[in-house]
Amino acid sequence: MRIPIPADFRPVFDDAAPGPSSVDLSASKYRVPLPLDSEKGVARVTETDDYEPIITQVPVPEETRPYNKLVVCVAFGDVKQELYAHGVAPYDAGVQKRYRITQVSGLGVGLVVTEDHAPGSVIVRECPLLVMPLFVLAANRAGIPVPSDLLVPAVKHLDDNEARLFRGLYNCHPTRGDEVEDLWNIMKTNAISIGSLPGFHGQYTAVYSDICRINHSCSPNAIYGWDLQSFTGEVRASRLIKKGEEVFITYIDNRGPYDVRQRQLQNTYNFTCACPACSLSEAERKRSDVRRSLLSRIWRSSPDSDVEAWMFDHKLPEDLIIKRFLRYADIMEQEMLSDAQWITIARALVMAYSALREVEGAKKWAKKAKEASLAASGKDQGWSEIARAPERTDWWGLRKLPVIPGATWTITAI
Ligand SMILES: C[S@@+](CC[C@H](N)C(=O)[O-])C[C@H]1O[C@@H](n2cnc3c(N)ncnc32)[C@H](O)[C@@H]1O
Repeated sequence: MRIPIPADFRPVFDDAAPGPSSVDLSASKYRVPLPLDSEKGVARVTETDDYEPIITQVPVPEETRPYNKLVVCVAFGDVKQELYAHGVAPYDAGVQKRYRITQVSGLGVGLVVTEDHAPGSVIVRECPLLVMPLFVLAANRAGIPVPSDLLVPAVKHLDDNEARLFRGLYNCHPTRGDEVEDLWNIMKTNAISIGSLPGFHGQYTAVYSDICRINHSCSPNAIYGWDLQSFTGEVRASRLIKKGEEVFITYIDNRGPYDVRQRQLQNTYNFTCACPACSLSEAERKRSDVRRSLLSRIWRSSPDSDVEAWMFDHKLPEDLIIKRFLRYADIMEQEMLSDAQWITIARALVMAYSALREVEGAKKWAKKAKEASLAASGKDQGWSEIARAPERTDWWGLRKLPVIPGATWTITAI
């Protein structure tokens, strides 16, 4: 459901006269080189171009309290217009906080749930304080000069409470008494990806007051996600989190080996991770590295095509796919990984069991895919239907068909 923009909302477009709630930087066009490309994994923009950063605001309808605040963006290209045209508006959550932000031993401040959270349930849903293109942040990280007054007016644009929350966030870098540097360091310590925004092809990041208090684990119990339409970030439990337990998300690609994970966390966030996966004995850690590297293989390959090839190739063993993906499922359990990767594994198993007309196996793994989808996005992506009646999918019995040379087939949602 789209939440209407309040009648008194006036979007600040480029051609609008700057009012008290806008900062017009158009007089000083910044030539911001885009030196970072996707190969380095920091930004999706590859060309060098002129961009005009604009400090702007996203509309927030009155009725969406407690989100009745304006989000300040550093917007490029047509982001402002596109967001307005999309009608993005913070979710009318009526969210009851079932967590508290508190000191946790050894990790500074953290987020702890005050009630049990079942897998898939929302722990935090929150509008960002500030949104900024990733490449600007990445450029600053790489020591490439960024217009120094880019972040300062954006922070000045926050209301007093938001500015206090922003300035109070953790800073993992040394402070040298330089206010501008401190603001950038807070940004760098806390910014989380929100993918791309319409109107600009690069990636964006956001800083939140509560979500940014969540600490990292290489075996997290929650998943962070972003919803453009409601312009909110959300964190959902990916497994049961009991009252009093701390919530953890992952800051990095946690399929990497111990050394790589530690290096990334140290370089970007300045800490040594001592999560359960990083606290194993050396021998166990080596096994864990190998297990995680096996999992990485799935994402480098295309599991769907592997399963399809197996369905039609009767020379391959009957249990090939099931054995392989049950092994991956086993590794996920051993590594205490409860993230979205489960969807890929469960999906391959549903396909394989269905192709073999094994209804119980197909149902079991469709249920798992549903749980993983709910945990990742809050949507079941059709898996409930499949769990009820796997025989209605196009995968059903495919392995039992005679081979038709050159035949192609498609999977249709039911
Ligand atoms: C985004 S903040 C998270 C909230 C932070 N603990 C606070 O006090 O506000 C990131 C910082 O938290 C700390 N942190 C997060 N996860 C950690 C972990 N697993 N072990 C140690 N420190 C961690 C590090 O200092 C890191 O730079």
